[in-house]
Amino acid sequence: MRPAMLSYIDQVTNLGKCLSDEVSLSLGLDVNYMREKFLSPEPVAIVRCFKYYAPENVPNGKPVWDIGEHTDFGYLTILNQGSSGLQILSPNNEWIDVPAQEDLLVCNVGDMFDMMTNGRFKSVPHRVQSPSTGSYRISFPFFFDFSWDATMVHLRLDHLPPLTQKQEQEAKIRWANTTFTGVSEVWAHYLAKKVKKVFSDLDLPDFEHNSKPSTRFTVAVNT
Ligand SMILES: O=C(O)CCC(=O)C(=O)O
Ligand SMILES: [Fe+2]
Repeated sequence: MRPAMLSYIDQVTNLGKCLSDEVSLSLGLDVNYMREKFLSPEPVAIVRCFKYYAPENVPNGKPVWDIGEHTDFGYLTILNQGSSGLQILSPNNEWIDVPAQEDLLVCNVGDMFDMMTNGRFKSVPHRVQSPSTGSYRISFPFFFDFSWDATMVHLRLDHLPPLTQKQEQEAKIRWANTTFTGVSEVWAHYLAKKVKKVFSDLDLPDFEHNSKPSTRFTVAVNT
């Protein structure tokens, strides 16, 4: 399992870097902009491996949610899902199923990148429905995030047409509901805050800024 996961992490990390080149171009920036400014010396990658089981008691056949409505917090989430269950909130405020296909990865934008692009890239609410009786669901969200030491800033996008008033209002509502307020600190600061919030019972080491390449697998975390 470990070699397969390490290979998967390397490949999806490369994919995230290639997507970042497209993101840079789509914002009218140099192709290397995201890589150089936010992903160097290397992006932070957090992979979760989920196996969702069918709930034992389903109240009146109502849908049960394994993960309730939320937005992701960072830059890009690259999701590999073994079967359907994921839903996203469409621009018309309707929940729609995201199809699961073997050759399809889903990419979500996180809150921080939404704020950094002043709402050009949207962090979209999503949720996961529990599998039906007798089945299970496997999924691997890959949180492809900024490098530990990258300083979060609002991108200079004056060359792009301004958002409409409606888009601006919607963006402000999105940002009011995120974990982070402000875009100014290094990424490690936000990440530490988020991890401590989600895993409050973890005994975490002190997070320090580290401009050296990976310390992958060298930090022990007591659970
Ligand atoms: O399991 C999934 O399909 C999505 C998981 C998710 O949204 C998350 O971990 O943030
Ligand atoms: Fe998510």
